Amino acid sequence: METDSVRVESSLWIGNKRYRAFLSGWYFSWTEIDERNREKKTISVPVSEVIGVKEGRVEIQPQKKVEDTDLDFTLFYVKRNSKGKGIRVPWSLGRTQFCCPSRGVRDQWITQLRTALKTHSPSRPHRLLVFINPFGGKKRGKQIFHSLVAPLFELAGISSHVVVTERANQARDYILKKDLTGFDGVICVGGDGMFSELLHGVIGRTQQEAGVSEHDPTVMLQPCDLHIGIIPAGSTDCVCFTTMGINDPVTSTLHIIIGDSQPLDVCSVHYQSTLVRYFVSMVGYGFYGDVLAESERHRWMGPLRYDYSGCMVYLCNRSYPGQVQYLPADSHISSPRDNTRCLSGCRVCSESKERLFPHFNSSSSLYSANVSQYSSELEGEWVTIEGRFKCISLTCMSSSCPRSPKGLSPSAHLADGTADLILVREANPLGFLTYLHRHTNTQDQFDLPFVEVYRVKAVRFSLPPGEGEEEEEEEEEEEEEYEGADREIQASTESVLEDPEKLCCSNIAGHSQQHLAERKERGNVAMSRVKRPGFVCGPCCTKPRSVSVWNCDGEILPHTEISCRVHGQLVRLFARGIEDSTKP
Ligand SMILES: CCCCCCCCCCCCC/C=C/[C@@H](O)[C@H](COP(=O)(O)O)NC(=O)CCCCCCCCCCCCCCC
Ligand SMILES: Nc1ncnc2c1ncn2[C@@H]1O[C@H](COP(=O)(O)OP(=O)(O)O)[C@@H](O)[C@H]1O
Ligand SMILES: [Ca+2]
Repeated sequence: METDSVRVESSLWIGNKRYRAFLSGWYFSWTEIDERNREKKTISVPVSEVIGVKEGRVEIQPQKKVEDTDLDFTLFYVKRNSKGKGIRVPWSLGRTQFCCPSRGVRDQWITQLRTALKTHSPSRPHRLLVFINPFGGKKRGKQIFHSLVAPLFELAGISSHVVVTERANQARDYILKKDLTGFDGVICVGGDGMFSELLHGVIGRTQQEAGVSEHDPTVMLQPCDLHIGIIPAGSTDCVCFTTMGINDPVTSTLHIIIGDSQPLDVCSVHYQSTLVRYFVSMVGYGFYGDVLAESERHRWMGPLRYDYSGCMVYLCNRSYPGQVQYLPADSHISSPRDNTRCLSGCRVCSESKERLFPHFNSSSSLYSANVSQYSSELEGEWVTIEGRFKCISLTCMSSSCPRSPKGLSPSAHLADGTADLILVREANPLGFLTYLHRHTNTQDQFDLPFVEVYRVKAVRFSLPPGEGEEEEEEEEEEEEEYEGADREIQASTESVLEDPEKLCCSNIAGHSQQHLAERKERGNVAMSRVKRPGFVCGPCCTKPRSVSVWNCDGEILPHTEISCRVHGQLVRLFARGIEDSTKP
């Protein structure tokens, strides 16, 4: 065996074939040598994609040594499968057993490979905090973790602390309150709702520690160091699909193990001076809000509830009046109709870092938030648009999912500090169906006369005069003054809180039981809205309705007149964006 500081080389055997193996720089490769000493095919594995090196002949599952000779070692690495559905192929675990000429050579190979791993892959996680939602999607979260994920973590030497959730928001509260020393990342096994819990936990905790007020709509939030990983086990799994290009638990696990890092834009939603929520994929009013509200009543259908509710809401053919204001992003950098796709190593995203963090000090790796406490990203001229809309959506990323492989806005970027605002004006049912259908094929969904799209940094929404929320709140106060006057409303509210299924006469029809309970606790279920004239039953109803609800990454927001702002590259995922496997 020859070794110097950059190169290790020796003969090795795989089965009865002889190979020349090299470890040089960032790669480990082996080339078959035939009987006449001619070189044949070479296989090359980047050290950054090595999952582990074990002594002996080791099987993957169950992980055990099948034979322990003094001459063997087994290499585990990322293998790209030859076939995938889209441009992204799934990853699986590759395994090759090598036989060395002597025990000394074997030990040297193991040591050199492990040293190379430490030097060339310094950002790998060692200890992870894992949250499993046992009820997400098809309720297979626990099984997915224990059969597919845990064995790979063990192989890679990653230890994990697992929390199987017993209630909604448990994962978020855990991250906000518990001691997280020693954890290199947090992982969710679930859907977009579960990801959202981790997102709120991680952002909230980082701001608490930095002394930044999340309620201030103009403040520059502190970027989060703790990485988030997603093992898809939900219904839509849009965040996973958009950041990976595929929903596959093994692919996600391998990206976590090798410590991939993908920055991600996050949008904050404020109502006046209160933070309502954060989102990464979508906040949608009108169609998407109504679909979610309707779908909550059919949770028992599982992931199919969205298709069923989609059809029901489509048949209602509603549109809603409102005023949308937005702050345009710099149109010289990119546009939602420039036909580009944000892929792994995206130039637009990497060039955005300097603009987003002008005070980033790379030597101390600190973002000096106090240098610019208020974001300069909020400078510029606001644009106002009024009208009736079938739907209004804002998305920080393309928001693709298996249902719509190119997503809500196919050219949106994961980490450029902007979001795309899509306005679909009142249209005939066939026109709207064409718009929806174009999400599923290659036709341009923005090339329709009633659809507009803008790349933005911030958005505000308000209802037409007379429909405003402030007025609604005034009504509410008046009602309180006449306490007891309307016992009927009181009784109906209480019965609804007891049984949210009865809530079909309100614009909070979709609130989950948990959400309602929380709001009951805070005492802020808007009574005036529970039996407000103009709100009608379910989607089957034909009476007009003038106010919809906001669907915020799968949660119904308790407010209508919201303002949203993009925080560029606020969090980091264990991902690398969509790897284009059609290119070498
Ligand atoms: C005619 C075919 C129409 C296909 C339209 C596809 C539009 C897809 C846009 C997808 C945006 C996804 C944004 C992500 C949202 C998720 O965060 C969130 C939560 O997910 P979780 O339960 O996994 O936690 N999911 C959602 O809010 C679901 C929204 C889904 C909307 C799907 C609508 C399907 C519509 C079917 C309409 C059919 C009309 C047919 C008329 C005869
Ligand atoms: N143990 C639990 N019981 C009830 N709800 C939970 C539990 N754990 C998580 N949740 C909540 O369930 C919601 C949906 O979960 P998610 O994993 O996103 O699945 P899905 O994609 O099917 O909606 C999330 O908003 C999350 O807060
Ligand atoms: Ca973006």
